[in-house]
Amino acid sequence: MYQISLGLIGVGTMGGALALNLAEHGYDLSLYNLDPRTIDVLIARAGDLAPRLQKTESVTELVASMTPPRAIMLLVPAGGPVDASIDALMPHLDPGDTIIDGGNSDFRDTQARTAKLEAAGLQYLGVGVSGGEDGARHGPSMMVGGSQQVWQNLQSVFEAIAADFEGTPCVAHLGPDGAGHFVKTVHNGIEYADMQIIAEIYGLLRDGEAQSPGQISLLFGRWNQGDLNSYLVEITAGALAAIDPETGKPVVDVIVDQAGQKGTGRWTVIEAIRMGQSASIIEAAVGSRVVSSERAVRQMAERVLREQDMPVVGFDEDDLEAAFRVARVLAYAQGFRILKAASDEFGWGLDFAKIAEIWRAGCIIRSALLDDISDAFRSELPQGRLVLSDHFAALLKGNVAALRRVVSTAVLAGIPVPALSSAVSWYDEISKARGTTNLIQAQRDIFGAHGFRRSDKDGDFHGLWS
Ligand SMILES: NC(=O)C1=CN([C@@H]2O[C@H](COP(=O)(O)OP(=O)(O)OC[C@H]3O[C@@H](n4cnc5c(N)ncnc54)[C@H](OP(=O)(O)O)[C@@H]3O)[C@@H](O)[C@H]2O)C=CC1
Ligand SMILES: O=C(CO)[C@H](O)[C@H](O)COP(=O)(O)O
Repeated sequence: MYQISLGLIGVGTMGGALALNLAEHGYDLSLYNLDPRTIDVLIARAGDLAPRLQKTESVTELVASMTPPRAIMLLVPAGGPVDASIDALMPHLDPGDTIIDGGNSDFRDTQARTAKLEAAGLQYLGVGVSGGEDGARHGPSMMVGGSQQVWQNLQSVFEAIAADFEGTPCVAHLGPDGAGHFVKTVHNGIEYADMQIIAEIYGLLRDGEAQSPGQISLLFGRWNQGDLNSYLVEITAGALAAIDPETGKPVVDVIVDQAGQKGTGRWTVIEAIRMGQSASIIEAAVGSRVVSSERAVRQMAERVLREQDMPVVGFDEDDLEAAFRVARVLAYAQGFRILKAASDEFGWGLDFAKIAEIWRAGCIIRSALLDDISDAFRSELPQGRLVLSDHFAALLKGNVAALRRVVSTAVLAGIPVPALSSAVSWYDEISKARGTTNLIQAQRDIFGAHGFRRSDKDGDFHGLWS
């Protein structure tokens, strides 16, 4: 039997929770953190699990406290801290030892690091971990990239600590080197889009109908009982219901409207565009966070640019629910197209049904929708497109009119709906047999002699432009 000794560097939000999860499943592990006091705090609150956690004061001591073969997991910020941790570890490791990066790393970094470690006789896994602190503690969804052999060595550990969906662990080996981190990146892109769609619906009710957070919370709570059931809808209902103890106001009313972002949403869009894929709904979500950060500009522009008498509007709740349903499906569809493009480009052979299945528990985008997505991928997809499956085609066709009503009312009232409007535009574009790029081809031929194809005969042609 393959006996592996476990270690962990970075005992922060995710690392601390994963350490307790591993300990709870019977694993002893050595811990190292830049600030050693963090480990003391973790061990102090670990209760019965404390004897399984060994504090070390340096990377050298961490490695010495373990017996080969070792597997050391990094839960440190993406970028420089991952490289610094690898560089500190490498001189002390033995051939066959494994470093696992469980952070949100750029998949290209993971590819380069895998090559570097393998050249040194070491092994590397890039693992996307989703579920936040609670998921890490009680069962995250994990997307593993790396060699089949390394995965097999560690599979039982991952399966022990993963979320469980009806008896199946929410972890899978998805492909080599950067495949796991790429899938996690797109997972986060979908997360951005879903969060943005939810925030826009909140905005429509707040600014269009002057509804209170408490009222809007009840609506999301009701939706969470139906087909829109998801972790993000659930926490939205909770967030909107929460009261700030200092002021007695709803917490959301005291939170500044500027969203942070660490990079995964932006990377999703960059990679999508690089591969010639549309990520317009995800891009709208990333762009919205960027605009949100320019608070002073928005405050001035409201005075300078806004028309004075915008109409008061109302939204039908069923329309909002249907609009959400359509936009969410389209955002997932864009995400899975990006995964398909990357799988083709890098030869990963991604299993899309499996990806949907390991997202059904533990992760931030877990939702009832993922069952339908998995079913669609397990059957024959017309043109390989999720939106053309019988189930999703019927869903989209049956609900899109509501999305049109919501978006057009919002536009007339001046309430921003970048993700919802991107969704309806993308829907219209992908479902229109005759587009307008014939004119773009004419323009390109006029200014650059780029040529065009004709609809009535084969070949490349130029126009006789005067
Ligand atoms: N929070 C979340 O919901 C999720 C986060 N992630 C990803 O997991 C990773 C960790 O995130 P999270 O736990 O939230 O972050 P935290 O900020 O809570 O913890 C970061 C940890 O990394 C350590 N650290 C920081 N810089 C360095 C460095 N240069 N070298 C070594 N260690 C360093 C910190 O040490 P010290 O305590 O001394 O500062 C701390 O232990 C990130 O890549 C993040 O994107 C993934 C999924 C969900
Ligand atoms: O990976 C995650 C959830 O799945 C992390 O929470 C991540 O930090 C979210 O991204 P951002 O900070 O950019 O909103």
